[in-house]
Amino acid sequence: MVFAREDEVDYDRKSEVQAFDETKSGVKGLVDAGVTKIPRIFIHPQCSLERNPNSSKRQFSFPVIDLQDIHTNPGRRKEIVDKVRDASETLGFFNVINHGIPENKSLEMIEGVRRFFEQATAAKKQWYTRDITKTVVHNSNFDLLTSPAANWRDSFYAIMAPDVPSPDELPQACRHHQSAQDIHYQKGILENRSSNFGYKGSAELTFPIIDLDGTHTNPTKRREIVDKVRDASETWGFFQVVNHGIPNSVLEEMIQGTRRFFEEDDEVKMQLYTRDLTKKVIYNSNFDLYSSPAANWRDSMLCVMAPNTPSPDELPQACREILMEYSKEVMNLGCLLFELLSEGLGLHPSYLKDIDCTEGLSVIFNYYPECPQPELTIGTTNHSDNDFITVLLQDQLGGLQVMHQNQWIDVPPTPGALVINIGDLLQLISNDKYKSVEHRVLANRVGPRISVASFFFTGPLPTGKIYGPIKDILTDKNPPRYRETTVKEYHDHFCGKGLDGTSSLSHFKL
Ligand SMILES: O=C(O)CCC(=O)C(=O)O
Ligand SMILES: [Fe+2]
Repeated sequence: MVFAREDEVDYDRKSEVQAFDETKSGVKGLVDAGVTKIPRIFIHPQCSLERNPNSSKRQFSFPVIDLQDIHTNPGRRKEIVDKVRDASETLGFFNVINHGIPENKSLEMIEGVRRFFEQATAAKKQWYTRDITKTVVHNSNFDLLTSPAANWRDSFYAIMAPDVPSPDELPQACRHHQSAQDIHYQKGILENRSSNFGYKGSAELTFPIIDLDGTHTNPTKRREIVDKVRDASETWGFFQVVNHGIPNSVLEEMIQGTRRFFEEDDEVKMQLYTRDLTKKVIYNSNFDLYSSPAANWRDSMLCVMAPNTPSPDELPQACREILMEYSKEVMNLGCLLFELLSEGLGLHPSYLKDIDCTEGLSVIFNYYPECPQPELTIGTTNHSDNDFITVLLQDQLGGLQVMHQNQWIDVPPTPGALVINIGDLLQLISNDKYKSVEHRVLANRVGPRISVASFFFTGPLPTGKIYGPIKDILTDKNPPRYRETTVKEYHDHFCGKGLDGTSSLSHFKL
């Protein structure tokens, strides 16, 4: 359809409004169709667009009210009431912090809205209506037919009270917050459908989170942190770290860069689609497609970042700059983690680095699209990683689970945190002191889930270095449990077998 542009004088506003409404694809539809000039129905009288009609030089600071302790401290409550009253009387607006809504829920709400608007128009259209008696109303400009000029926005609203709608009355894209409870619920379904998934019921266990603040500056703190890292590596094989030194903006941009890559046109991605493991950039779906018993509901891209860091133009354009920056940061963090892990084994801090645990770094980007039948498949089959350690960045959707005390435990998405896990090769060289633990990712009706897993190991590269249980920690009571191997031999065995739910370590057991 053709819309009148701003410079066209005579036009039939009513029929244009109607034509726009009939597309049911909103302002987003116009942008998707590539408009470069806005249709006339969106042009407002200049006087209503003045940026600051009574411009004054006064610096205004917008009120921010801290609700901390409002329920527990009567003195604080009185102060807060005063601030709320003042702001309400003067500006009529204020921000609140410490309001009790967890940050991950707010972020996921924003993501859910994005998912709703960015789904295919055909899927959104079912909600497009001007019938305001409906529980969910999606349209562009609720007042399109009556206002003098349209607004550059699309909306949907859902009436959530007094009658709370059932989840299936709400758009799938943002119906659930993927809280631990939702995932447990989903696990219950998996359990009912297939015993292969082996879920044993919900657990009260909380996933370890370690604050790295002070590692470099405070020796007492460092000792405490080493203890925590050792305990978590011995019992869970997994932990999250915060205050790890990588700025939030870098983490967020890495997730966005991953999304940009996977959401690019097929022709662009296709150029990188390969099963040739000697390449530095490998994009495909299911690295083990030909060897595993069932495929996973995910696509991945691998970039080998060390040794021999690629030049930026060897990397996909959608995420090249952020990947260079992110992998440098991850390498620094990895060096710190290997120090802490060395100390946890009673070894010199540089021990694991000196035997080249930080020589190789492969970054794997995972994209788990929404799945129409998540009860029949899985995002990533249960497996343990075939490296020394993995540093995992996950978005806010959730779905990663770790096997702990015979139960699947959710790894809660924590804004700003990174998930660290011990890989098979570190279990092998630590002679089973540190555990490489099984984990998996559930498929989900909501998507995409995005994760970036950085593997410390040299993968298929023939380095010739031999790894066996570290001699310095062996004793008569702690004899070697594994034969020596190379990273390449281990990697080839792992990939040859594919993700089939069994461990590769047993193959190397003495
Ligand atoms: O996507 C995730 O959270 C985990 C992926 C994973 O386990 C892996 O790539 O080895
Ligand atoms: Fe993994």
